[in-house]
Amino acid sequence: MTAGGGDTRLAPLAVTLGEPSGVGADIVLMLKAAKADALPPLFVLADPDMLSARASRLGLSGRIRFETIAAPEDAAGARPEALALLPLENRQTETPGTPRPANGAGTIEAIDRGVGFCLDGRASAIVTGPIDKKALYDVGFRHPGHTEYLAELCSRSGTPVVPVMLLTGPELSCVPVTIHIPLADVPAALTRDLIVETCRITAADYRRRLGIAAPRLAVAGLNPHAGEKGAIGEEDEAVIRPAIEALRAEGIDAVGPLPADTMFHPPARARYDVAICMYHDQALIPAKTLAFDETVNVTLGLPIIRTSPDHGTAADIAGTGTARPDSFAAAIALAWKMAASEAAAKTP
Ligand SMILES: NC(=O)C1=CN([C@@H]2O[C@H](COP(=O)(O)OP(=O)(O)OC[C@H]3O[C@@H](n4cnc5c(N)ncnc54)[C@H](O)[C@@H]3O)[C@@H](O)[C@H]2O)C=CC1
Ligand SMILES: NCC(=O)COP(=O)(O)O
Repeated sequence: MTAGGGDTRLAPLAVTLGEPSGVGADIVLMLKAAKADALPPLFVLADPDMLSARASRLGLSGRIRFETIAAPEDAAGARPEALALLPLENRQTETPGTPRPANGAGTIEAIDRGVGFCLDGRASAIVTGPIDKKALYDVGFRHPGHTEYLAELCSRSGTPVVPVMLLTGPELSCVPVTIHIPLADVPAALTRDLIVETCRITAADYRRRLGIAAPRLAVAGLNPHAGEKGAIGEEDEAVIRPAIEALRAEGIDAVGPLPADTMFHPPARARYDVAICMYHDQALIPAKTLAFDETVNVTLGLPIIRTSPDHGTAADIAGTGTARPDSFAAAIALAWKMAASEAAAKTP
């Protein structure tokens, strides 16, 4: 075991900073400064000059030592009080609050290399800092977000991967079935097959990586009052209920469709492990309202483990030292726990 309680048999975590004009660098540096050697083994994929400029801006230069490494394996030899840093080939400049198109290549390189290390078994998991989606779209990035891009990277070896977004916190875990699409497109995108596949992946990853052998899924309706028996919209009865019946027939503990307005209060939450929601904000509003600082974004369905803080780039406070690193800390801790749980399951 390491000083941080880490299991030295596991490969280190690969950490990306996300958008350089956001708080990704701040929260990594602040967490390292606060926790020193109490973190699991990890390394950061970053431009060294950009990261040290942000450390200097935050007044943390004297408290954090960087140790440049050439490969993930070298992270194990880094001093526990130092932050292991694997330099990017693409350079990035430090411009808090203002995205620069020239920084986009480095942001994408960090994700690509972090995923590659996970697929090769040289990193246990990837923990991603938030990206500015519009800034990346402007330089040609063609994926709605990390979730979809990670699936594309993991599918390149031939087996197609369907990604599922999970937001998990101390009081609520929920999955949006449709993710980064306009609200107007949601009804057409919701199909029985998509709901069934999302729930199957969720149940399987809960069993395999999150330590719940028989997860209880609560499936939300789409319309007010879950459609009021078809009087307020037809998707609940025509699409969602048949999906739940199919899931139950194969032994998955799914109930619903439940009216979304009454499924998030404490006694209702006690009846399930994960809420399956029909669109992004139906899931993320309750998750972030209940525990903005502790909720973690996990991508299920991948051959690798990926976690991320629940928040975005917070460019309005980047470089000010006021960003809270708690959700990022929770993302690190959960990635390590999932990696340990997966390794234990593989051990004969
Ligand atoms: N995993 C990812 O890559 C994610 C990326 N985003 C992206 O982030 C960008 C900004 O999104 P917004 O909707 O503005 O959400 P946001 O989470 O960046 O900011 C919303 C508000 O919360 C505050 N905030 C966020 N994180 C904080 C922290 N750690 N400590 C203290 N205050 C914090 C911000 O200052 C802001 O006032 C968008 O481009 C979005 O696509 C959003 C969510 C996740
Ligand atoms: N609102 C959640 C979010 O945008 C996370 O996106 P991703 O980049 O993790 O796919």
